[in-house]
Amino acid sequence: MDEQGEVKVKNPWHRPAFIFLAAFIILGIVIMVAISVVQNKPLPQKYKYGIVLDAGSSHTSVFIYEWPAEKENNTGMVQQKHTCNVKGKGISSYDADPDGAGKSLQDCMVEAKQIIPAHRHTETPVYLGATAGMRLLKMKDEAASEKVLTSVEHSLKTYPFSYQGARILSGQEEGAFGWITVNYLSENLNKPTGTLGALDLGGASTQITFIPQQDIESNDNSIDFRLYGNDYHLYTHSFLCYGKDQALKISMSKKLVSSHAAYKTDPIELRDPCFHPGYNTTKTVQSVFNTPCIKAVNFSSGYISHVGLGNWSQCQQSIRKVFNTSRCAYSKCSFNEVFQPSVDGQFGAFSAFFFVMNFLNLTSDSLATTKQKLATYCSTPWGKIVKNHPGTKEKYLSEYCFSGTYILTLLEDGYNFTSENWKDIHFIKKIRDSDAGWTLGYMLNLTNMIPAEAPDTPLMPYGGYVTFMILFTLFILVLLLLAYLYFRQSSRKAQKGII
Ligand SMILES: Nc1ccn([C@@H]2O[C@H](COP(=O)(O)OP(=O)(O)O)[C@@H](O)[C@H]2O)c(=O)n1
Ligand SMILES: [Ca+2]
Repeated sequence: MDEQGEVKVKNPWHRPAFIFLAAFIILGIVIMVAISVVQNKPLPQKYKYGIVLDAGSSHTSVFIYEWPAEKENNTGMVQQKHTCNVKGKGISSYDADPDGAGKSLQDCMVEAKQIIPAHRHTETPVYLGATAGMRLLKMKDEAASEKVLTSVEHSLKTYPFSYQGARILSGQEEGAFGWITVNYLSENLNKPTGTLGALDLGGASTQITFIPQQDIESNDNSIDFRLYGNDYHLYTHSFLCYGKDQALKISMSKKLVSSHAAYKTDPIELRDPCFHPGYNTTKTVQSVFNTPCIKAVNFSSGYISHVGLGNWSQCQQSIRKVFNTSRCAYSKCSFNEVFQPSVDGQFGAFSAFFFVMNFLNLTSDSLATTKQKLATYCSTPWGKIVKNHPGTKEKYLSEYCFSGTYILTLLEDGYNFTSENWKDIHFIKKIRDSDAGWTLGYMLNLTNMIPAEAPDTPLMPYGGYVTFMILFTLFILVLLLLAYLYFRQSSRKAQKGII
C-alpha cells in the first residue's frame, strides 16, 4: 500500500518540458536515421553510354564507355566498359572498295548492341574519328577518302544508337585529346598537381603533347583550354608519316635509293641492319613506295630481296637519316624544322610506344640498358626469334628490332629526351582500366562532360558526411543517456524527500 503513495509523487518525467525535450530528441534521431538511410541506400545505379570508333591507319577499334548518369561532370567518372577490334585493316585500306569499310564495322557494332542495355540505345552517341591513315588517303586521293567516310557513315546509321558523325581528326586534335584522356584518367585536372605529357605512336603519325616551361613560339603548336576552372596552355605536334609503319617505309626507301648497286640487281637487294641476321624475304617495291610519304622512284625490278643484318648501331644510324635536324627557325626544334620546347615533367607513352617496348620487355630500364638489350635483341638470329615467339605473326615479329630502335631514336634524337629524364617516360597501355589514347578525350569534349568551371561540390565529401552523421548520432545518444541518468537521480531524490 506504501507504494500506492508513490504514485502521488510528482514525477519529474511527467513535467511537460521534459516530455517535450525527449520527444524532440527522439524525433531528431528518427529524422537523421531516415536521411542516412535514404542518402546511403544503394540506388540501382543508372549508367549512360557512349561509343567511339578509333579508325587508325592499321586497324579500327570500337570503344564503349560508361558513366553514372548523375556524376557525368566529375573527373574520372567515365570508364571504358568494352573494346572490340574490327577484323582486317584500317578503313583507309578500303580505298578501292569503300563499301567494305562500312561492312567491316558490323561485328563490333552488333557486339555494342548486346553490351549496352536496349533502353539506352537511342540516347547513346556514336562518334567515328579517323587518324593519319585517312589523312594520307585524303592527300593521295580525296574522292576515295570521302567515299570511305560516307561508307562508314551509312553503316553506323543502321544501328539504333545516336549517330554523331564520322570525320578525320587533325593532328593537333589527336594530340590534345590524348593529353586530356591521360590527365582525366589520372585525375590531374581538378587538382593542383602536375599534369602528364602524352606521347602517342601510331602506324602513320606520332604525337607529342605537354605543358612546356617556356613560350610556344609557333601558333600551330599551341592549344589552350579551360577545364574544371583551370587554364591549360599546351604544346602539341603531330608528325605525319612518322608513325612506325610509315617510318619503316621511309627508312627502307632511303636505303634503297642510296645503295646504287640496288638499281642493277633483280630483285633489288636491300641489306638492312634493322632486321635480324638470317631474315630474307621478297617484298614488292610497291609495298614500300605506296605512300604519299615517299617520292616515287624508278627501279630496275618490281621486287626487293630484304636481307637482315642485325646490327643495332648501324640500324640507329640509318634511322637518324629519317629525322632532319639541320635547320631550326626557332629557339629550339625537335626535327624537320618543327618548334619544340624542352620536354618537361612526366610523360605517358602509349599506343605503339607501349606495344613495342612491352613486347621487347624494355618498359622499365635506364636508357643505357635499353640500348644494350635492344642491340642484343637485334643481333639474335631470325630463326631463334621465330622459335621463341610461335604465336606472333612473322610480319610483326620481324619489325620489332626496327620499331624499338625507331622509338629510341625518336625519343632521344627527335624529342630530345636524355638519359636523365628517360625515367620520366612511362610506357603505359591503360590507366585505371581504360586505354590511353585520344578516343576518351574526344568523347568527353563532344559530350561537354568536362566543364570549363569546377562543378559545385557537395557540402561535405561522402566519407566526411557519413563520419559526421555517426558522430552526431553518438553525441545525441550520450546526451539522452545523461539526461536519463540525471532525471532518474532527481526523481529518486524527490521520492526520498517525500518518505
Ligand atoms: N597489339 C598491337 C596493336 C597495334 N600495334 C601497332 O600500333 C600502331 C597503331 O597505329 P594506328 O592504327 O592507331 O595508326 P595511326 O592512325 O594512329 O597512325 C600500328 O603500327 C600497329 O601495328 C601494335 O604494335 N601492337
Ligand atoms: Ca592511333
